[in-house]
Amino acid sequence: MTPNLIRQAAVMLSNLLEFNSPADAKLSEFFRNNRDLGTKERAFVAESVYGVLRRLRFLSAVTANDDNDPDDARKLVLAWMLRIQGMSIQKIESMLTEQQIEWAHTIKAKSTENLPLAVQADVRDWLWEKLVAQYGEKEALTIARSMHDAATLDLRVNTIKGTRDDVMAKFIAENTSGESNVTKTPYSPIGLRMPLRLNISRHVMFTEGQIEVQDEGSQILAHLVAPKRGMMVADFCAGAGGKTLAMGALMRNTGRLYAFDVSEKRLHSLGQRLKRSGLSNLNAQSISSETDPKLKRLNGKFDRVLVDAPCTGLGTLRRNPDLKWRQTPQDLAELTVKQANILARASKLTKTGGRLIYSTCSLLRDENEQIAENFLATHPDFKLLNAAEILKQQQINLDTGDYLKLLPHLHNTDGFFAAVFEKTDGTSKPVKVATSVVAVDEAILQTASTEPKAKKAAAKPKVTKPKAAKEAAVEETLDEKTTVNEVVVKEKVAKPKVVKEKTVKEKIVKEKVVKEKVVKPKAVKTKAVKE
Ligand SMILES: C[S@@+](CC[C@H](N)C(=O)[O-])C[C@H]1O[C@@H](n2cnc3c(N)ncnc32)[C@H](O)[C@@H]1O
Repeated sequence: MTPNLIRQAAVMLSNLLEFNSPADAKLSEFFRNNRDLGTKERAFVAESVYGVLRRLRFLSAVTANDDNDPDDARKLVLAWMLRIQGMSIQKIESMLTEQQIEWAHTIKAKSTENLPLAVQADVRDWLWEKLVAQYGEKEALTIARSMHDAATLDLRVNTIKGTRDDVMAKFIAENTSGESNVTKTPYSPIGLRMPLRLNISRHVMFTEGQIEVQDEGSQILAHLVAPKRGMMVADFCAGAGGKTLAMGALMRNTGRLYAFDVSEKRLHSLGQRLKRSGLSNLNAQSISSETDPKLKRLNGKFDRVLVDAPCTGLGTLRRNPDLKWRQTPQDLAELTVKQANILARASKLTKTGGRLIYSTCSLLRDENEQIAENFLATHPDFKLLNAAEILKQQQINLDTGDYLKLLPHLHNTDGFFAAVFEKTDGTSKPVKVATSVVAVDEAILQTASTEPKAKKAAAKPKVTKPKAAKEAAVEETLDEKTTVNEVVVKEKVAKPKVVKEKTVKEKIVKEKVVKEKVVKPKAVKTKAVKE
């Protein structure tokens, strides 16, 4: 530990606290511009800034000292070391002035028991209120706290190229210290859980396509889709293809797998991963929006259609803690309109007897159950299937009811939601639900307009990015389920190609209505972070 290292972390953190693009992208750029940093130094910078982002509201409260300067990035890093990492003052004393040592003692001793629950949960007030309304105070706190830890590093074994047992045996054989360095994921039959610090992207099994980095939750989702040999399968929001490739492997490289997305950049990344995967049944197509005319000829052709919809990503806060400070009720309202529109359009691709799977990595009912219920209410030719039963048929014992609902504190995965619908011949009766599509939007807009005014603390960061760019940036973050460690590693391996992203003009039928109703919150001016 050196003063310079803490300074580097503080510089990086003050940049991240602007919240104008995804943290992982900024961190990658920082490492590209600071190539002299060694592996351990990179790890410290990455861990400390992500650590602060996970506990930003709590640490802001702890460091709000006499001169009321909660945005001081260096103080936040030091407070993270002292309060979250439990480091002794003795260990850093040599780097501090007498006055700073006194400050460190105050930080160590500060009582935090009586902090408001939203601060202890480390989320914004609007999100806390939503979580409490949905899960109750106790579970909401447990869920939010489970997001304070780093995510696991999970691998998916590419069963086209090897078995889980073989890959596991190779990892164990490599382990020189003799202790077990790899375990099987409890639910996914093709997953392995690795030690966090492992450098996977340079591993020969990775470069040869035997393994992919993928959260166990995503692997379970691919099994929930249950694509079979010879089927016609569409991945409507394929992104960089995490689930596409998993489904391709489950199809044993037979049948036809279509990957659609509005982002050419993400489909390009899918192409890179495809080369390693050994799959040859994939057809990736960029679409202008969910209403792209080229989709028309594919109506009614698919056995399986997966809609892994763009969402707030609030289930991935262990990996993307910046999202909890960047997402707003307005974003949520706009996303739910988008999700409903994409799901409705994608459903047309499903053939009678085929299945439509809607999924998000969000924890919020607005993006999950509400979308599913509204879809059923407006699409009488679809019925809901029981997710637990489908998983059982795939030898996965995981019963979360009709819907698949994964939560970090229960399943040690990212938070995921999925609903499986079967297309019937259209004679089934519509399912009665309490709310209509309009009611959902109204409810969210209500939240948007009643969001409490911003306070000065860093937990109310300013958002300076224009909407379109911000949205693309959020989706970018969600696409890559990158761990902090991977960011560190990736930067040492290769300079990624910069691909210019096409501007996507999306026609969202109800967007105009939503915009008119949303009361825009006042812009939050965050105090410049002192270095
Ligand atoms: C949650 S991400 C998908 C992640 C991906 N399935 C995976 O497993 O890696 C959502 C994706 O939806 C895409 N998207 C956004 N709007 C879309 C639309 N109208 N039609 C199709 N895809 C869309 C985004 O570009 C983004 O890649």
